[in-house]
Amino acid sequence: MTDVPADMPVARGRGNSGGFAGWNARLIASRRFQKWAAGSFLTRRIVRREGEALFDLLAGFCHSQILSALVQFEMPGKLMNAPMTAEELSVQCNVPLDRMVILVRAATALGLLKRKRGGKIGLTRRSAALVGVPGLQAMIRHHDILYRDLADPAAFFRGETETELASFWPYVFGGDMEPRAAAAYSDLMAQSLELVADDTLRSVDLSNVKTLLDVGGGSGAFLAAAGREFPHLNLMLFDLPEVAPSAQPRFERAGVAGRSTILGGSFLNDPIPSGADAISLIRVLYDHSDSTVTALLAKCFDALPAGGRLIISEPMLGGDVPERAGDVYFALYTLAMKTGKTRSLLEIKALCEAAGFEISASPAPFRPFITRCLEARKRL
Ligand SMILES: CC(C)=CCC/C(C)=C/CC/C(C)=C/C=C/C(C)=C/C=C/C=C(C)/C=C/C=C(C)/C=C/C=C(C)/C=C/CC(C)(C)O
Ligand SMILES: C[S@@+](CC[C@H](N)C(=O)[O-])C[C@H]1O[C@@H](n2cnc3c(N)ncnc32)[C@H](O)[C@@H]1O
Repeated sequence: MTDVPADMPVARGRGNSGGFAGWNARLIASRRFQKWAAGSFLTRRIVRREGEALFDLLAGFCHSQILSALVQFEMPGKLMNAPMTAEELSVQCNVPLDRMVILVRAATALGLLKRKRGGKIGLTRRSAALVGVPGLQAMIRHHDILYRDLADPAAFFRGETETELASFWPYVFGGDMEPRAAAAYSDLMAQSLELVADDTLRSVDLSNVKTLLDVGGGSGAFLAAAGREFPHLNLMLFDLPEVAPSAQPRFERAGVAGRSTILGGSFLNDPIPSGADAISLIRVLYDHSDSTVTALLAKCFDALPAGGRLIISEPMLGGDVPERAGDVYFALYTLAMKTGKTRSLLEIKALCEAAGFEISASPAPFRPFITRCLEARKRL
């Protein structure tokens, strides 16, 4: 299975509108043509737009660091109740005033802060939203690791970088983990799951499911959300023995403990428990190699009754049309993790079909940067 389909239409990727190679690429690269096009009434808007787009790409790492600085200084929280002057921010964040002014101006240019009347600085819609997205500030903070991993992109793509991200999520390997560490990782994972659960439950109707088994269900955040939305649903969670018990307090808080079962085990070595008519795999496949995923899907197939449903939800590649969230962020993230890879819908469909499933639905995602869903069925 290849990551880039042989028939991938190169010209359809974003920012690649014409498919340029040969004489037309050489023309656009020629300095004389560039000067002429910048001066011509007909073409100067295109020249400016392409230049701006290139500049945004080369400056993207500065944009991310401005966002990270706001999060590290906890500025969104500080500005939530009332705007502040640059002087007040300088004192509260312990940043010299002249440097705070530069940060505020940069964040304003990026649409993250806004100068109010009277010169005070306030949040924008975007930075106010940031505060309410569960786990997003923690995610942004942990990006310092990925940022270091990507510092030498040539070495990174050649596979020569000893990436730090490879040891950030130790449970991904199913390896040794002390319970406190497991709880901390599960917490970041559970917070970031909230929007994934929202979008999954928006795409997938569980009203006909009696018992849902969430394989790799972490600390139970998806099942708790599904159980709240579908009061008839019995819940089963299967995860590593170090991780699975962390679901109990969540199920109790959510009032679903009475209809839930928590099972510890490894899908590498143990069978998937039977008894459910639907199995969900939420952000599980992209942690693992094709061979592990093949074996896991075969075990899910065995565990389901005829007609049983398989629900897969995770960020995916754009497939024929590479897209920014899947093909840039999640593909690099999983590459740095080294255990698995982000896959396209077609690749996941093929793996499901190879395990014996038939694909029943692939709903259009609400927010592809959060997740994309695929439903399959074990034939009756
Ligand atoms: C009230 C007035 C004046 C106006 C109203 C106008 C109006 C309706 C405005 C709407 C404003 C609004 C409510 C905005 C909401 C915005 C939201 C909810 C934004 C959400 C953004 C979410 C983001 C950016 C999520 C990012 C997720 C990331 C980066 C997840 C990373 C996950 C990873 C790395 C997982 C790793 C798992 C592993 C290890 C690979 O297995
Ligand atoms: C990326 S997390 C996803 C957790 C949860 N589904 C979510 O989306 O937040 C992957 C989950 O798979 C679990 N996992 C990894 N290897 C496993 C294995 N061999 N057997 C069972 N669970 C495993 C991890 O412990 C973790 O909870």
